[in-house]
Amino acid sequence: MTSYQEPIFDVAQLAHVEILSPKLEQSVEFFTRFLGMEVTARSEKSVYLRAYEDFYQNTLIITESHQEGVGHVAWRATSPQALERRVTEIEKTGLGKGWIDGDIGHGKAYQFTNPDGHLMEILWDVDYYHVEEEQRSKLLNRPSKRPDRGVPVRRLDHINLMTSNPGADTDFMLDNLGFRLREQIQDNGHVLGSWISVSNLVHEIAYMQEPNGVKGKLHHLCYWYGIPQNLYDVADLLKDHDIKIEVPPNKHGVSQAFCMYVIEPGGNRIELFGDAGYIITDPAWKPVIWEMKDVPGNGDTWIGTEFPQSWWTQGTPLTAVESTEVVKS
Ligand SMILES: O=C/C=C/C=C(\O)C(=O)O
Ligand SMILES: [Fe+2]
Repeated sequence: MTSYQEPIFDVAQLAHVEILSPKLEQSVEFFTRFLGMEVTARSEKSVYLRAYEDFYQNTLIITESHQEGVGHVAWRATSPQALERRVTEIEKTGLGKGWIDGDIGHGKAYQFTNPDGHLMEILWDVDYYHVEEEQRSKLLNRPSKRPDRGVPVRRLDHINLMTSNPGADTDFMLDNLGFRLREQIQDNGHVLGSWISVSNLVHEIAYMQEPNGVKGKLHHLCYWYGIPQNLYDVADLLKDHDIKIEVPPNKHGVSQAFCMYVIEPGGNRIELFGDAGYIITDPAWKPVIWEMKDVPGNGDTWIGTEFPQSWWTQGTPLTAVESTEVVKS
């Protein structure tokens, strides 16, 4: 069986995500006041944050920008050697941009783009969060006390990018970074959505079709609670404080996650997970393929309200939506 294509275990996890906001301080307040996240650093145009069970110095960077959207997505390799192996493969694609010295919270990183142009980086050296004594938790596997504000999210979960060509981006991540395809939505052979992971989760990243072929957009960023009730608590809180709830608490078909979607003050869609869905341990997992005609009412929402058209057509930065039949038959 020497011909068996072995998995590549060189990428460990989603390390952090940078989002862009034209309302920096209002976006920061959303994540700190309502989602209980902590600001761990500030630079001239960016604010660095973590959730209380994120072990790294930060998992979210919010950067002031004239328009909303995604800044960059950062992956942590499984070792310094794995980092070098992945950089070698990425450089062969011609999409490599080169090394940077690092940023607040991490050391040198190799920057690249996926085919649609989303900026990414891969790294090994990270700074762990340093907890001050008064914030140390008696729960030894928890890096800091549960915050006493809002309904605090526990950790970063995944990112979903909107792209002109989900199939090309999916193949890039599978071929060069060792992601495995877990679920996919197709429309007569055209890839409309992919959920891919390097772990037992269904996805650390997902790609979805941008209906008008606009490149480089964000669909959503997701933080995890792991407790379904928390979604009803945070939905109640956000509704009372006039944060737009696009999709109320709901069980996804794809991934089987218990989710909800809100729009943070900067305009970006944020997903909150009450449960991350099913876990994959089969090394030879066969991707679940959905035909788009079977998705509405089953793949998007298994239990809960129908997904609004905006969920299928709008990413950030917001651009005009002329046609939508591409996405939803
Ligand atoms: O049909 C679409 C299902 C989407 C699922 C997710 O975005 C998710 O699992 O986070
Ligand atoms: Fe998601």
